[in-house]
Amino acid sequence: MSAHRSETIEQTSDAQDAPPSAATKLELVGIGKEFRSKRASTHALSDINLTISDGEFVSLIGRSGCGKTTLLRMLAGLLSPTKGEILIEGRSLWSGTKVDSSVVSQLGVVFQEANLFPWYSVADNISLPLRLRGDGKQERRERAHELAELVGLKGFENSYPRELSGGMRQRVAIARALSIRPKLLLMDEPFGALDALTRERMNLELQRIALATEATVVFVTHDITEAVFLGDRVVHLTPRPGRIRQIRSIDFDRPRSIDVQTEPAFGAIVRDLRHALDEEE
Ligand SMILES: Nc1ncnc2c1ncn2[C@@H]1O[C@H](COP(=O)(O)OP(=O)(O)OP(=O)(O)O)[C@@H](O)[C@H]1O
Repeated sequence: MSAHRSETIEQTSDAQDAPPSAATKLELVGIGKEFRSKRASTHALSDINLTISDGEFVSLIGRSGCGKTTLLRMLAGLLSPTKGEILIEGRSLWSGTKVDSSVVSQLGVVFQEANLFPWYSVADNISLPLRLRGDGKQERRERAHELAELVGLKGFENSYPRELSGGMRQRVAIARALSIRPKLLLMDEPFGALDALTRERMNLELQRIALATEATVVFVTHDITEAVFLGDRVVHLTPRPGRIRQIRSIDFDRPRSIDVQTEPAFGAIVRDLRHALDEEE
C-alpha cells in the first residue's frame, strides 16, 4: 500500500476542478440554492462546479450547515436547484422545478437511516425497487440473493429487519439501492449512526462493493478519516453560502486496507483537511 500523490485544488469561481480523465458521469454547473420563505431567505449553496468521472468515488465534507445534504438531495431529484444545471451522463436532471423521472429512476440513494419495511424480509426489502418497476418474481429473487451475497448477508435473506444489527440494516439499504444497477450511488452519512468498529468494517465493505460494481459514488460524511479512506477525491464545502473551498485528490492504491490510515501521508491529508475546517470556526 503506498501513497504517491495528493494534490489540492483551491477552488475559485473561475478555477474549477480538474477535467475528468474517464467518461463524465455527473456534472454540476454553477449550482446555487436559496431557500425562501415569507420570513427568511437562506442562501444554502452558491456557484458549485464539479465534474465526476465514471466509477469515481467522491466524498463531500464540510461543517454542519454548509449544504452537503442540500446538494445530495438536488442530485437525488428531491430538491430543485435555484441556479445552474445538473447533468447525469449528459442529460439534464432538472428543468426548472421539474425533474426528469427517467434519470431519477436510475439513481441509488442511501440515507443515515436504513428505512426498511419491517414487515418485509431482507430479500423483499432489497428487491422492492425491482417490484415497483414491475420485474418478475424469479428475477427479483435471483437479484436479491446475488445482492445479499455482495453485501455480506448471505443466509439472512429470509430474516426481518428487527432481527438485524444496525450495520446489517445499512447493508440491506445499500443492497436495495444497488438493486436497479444505478448509474450513480448517492449516500448521505450512511454510517453516521453506527459504532466506530462497525463503521470501519462498513467502510471496507463499501469500498469492496464500489470496486466490484464499478459504481460512481457521491458520499456525504462528517468524518474526515472516512472521507479520505473512501474517496478518490474529497470535496470540502465551506458554509454561508456553501461553496467548494478545495478538492483534494487521494491517490492511495486500491483496495485500501485500514492500515493505510496509519501511513504518514494519510495522516497528513486528514490533518490538513481538519485544519481547513477548524479555520472556519
Ligand atoms: N428546507 C429548508 N428550508 C430552509 N432552509 C433549509 C432547508 N434545508 C436546509 N436549509 C438550510 O440550508 C443550509 C444547508 O443545510 P444542509 O442540511 O444542506 O447542511 P449540511 O451540510 O447537510 O448540514 P449537516 O452536516 O448538519 O447535516 C442550512 O443553513 C440549513 O438551515
